[in-house]
Amino acid sequence: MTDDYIDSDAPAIRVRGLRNSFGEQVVHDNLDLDVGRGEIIGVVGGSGTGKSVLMRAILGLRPPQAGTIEVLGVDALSDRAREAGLIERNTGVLYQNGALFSSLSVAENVSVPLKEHYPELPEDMIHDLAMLKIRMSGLGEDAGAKLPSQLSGGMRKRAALARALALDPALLFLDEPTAGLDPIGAAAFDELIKTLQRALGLTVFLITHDLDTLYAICDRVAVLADKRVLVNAPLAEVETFDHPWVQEYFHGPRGRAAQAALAKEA
Ligand SMILES: Nc1ncnc2c1ncn2[C@@H]1O[C@H](COP(=O)(O)OP(=O)(O)OP(=O)(O)O)[C@@H](O)[C@H]1O
Repeated sequence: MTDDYIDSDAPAIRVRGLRNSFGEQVVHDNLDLDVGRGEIIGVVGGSGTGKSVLMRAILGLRPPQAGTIEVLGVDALSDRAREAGLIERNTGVLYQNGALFSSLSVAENVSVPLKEHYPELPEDMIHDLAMLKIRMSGLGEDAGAKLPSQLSGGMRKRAALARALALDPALLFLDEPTAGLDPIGAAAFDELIKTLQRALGLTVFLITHDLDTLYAICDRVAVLADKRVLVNAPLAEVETFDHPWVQEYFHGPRGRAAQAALAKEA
């Protein structure tokens, strides 16, 4: 943790009365969300329910029309938080498409946030830190010199994860991290997230459509529907929640398959 004024006992995320709209279209209305320290929360919901918009609001990338957002005990919408880059410095984000700079090597990509936030660090130290994050993300030393286009889809995700971890964030945001990966690659990525979360004490906000991911690594699940967080609870409780989308999602064919796979592992 790099900032004195961040409260290490405060919840990781606390959202109250959030309203987000685009013109006439209201995406969130009176939305509340609590995320405790050190948990992996899976955020699910139908397409267009506003999972990514919620993530961007929490990150301070788009001011909401109403509501309050606290991240690590800090008012994320305050001028002080924004001016000091507080949220940016204490969070890491893995965007849906990886969002790596295509003309930079993997090591250079991971170095970008380090150079931006710690310009006084010597070049060789930045490189060493970048290589450490690359190894932590399960890539070999040789990946550092490669361009994103020279990596497989799964390796690109790991490179993007390395960049998300560059600043030793307390909070990690992952937007559909296993989308586009084959089932074995997806399971390995889930395992990596869980291992890093345990080792580093991270709080993880994980947007996903992947039921296997929910069952494998999430402590809690928040369901977005009807413009708000319908339920935010451990998986077993969410599964029984009486709402058509929840029932279809967890008890439709894909939900049953994920539950069966989990039962087989146990
Ligand atoms: N910049 C924008 N301008 C206008 N509308 C937007 C903008 N960003 C998002 N929206 C709208 O807000 C709604 C929620 O979008 P969002 O991307 O958060 O959905 P999502 O739950 O993440 O969906 P998916 O699961 O398909 O990724 C959508 O109807 C989308 O069209």
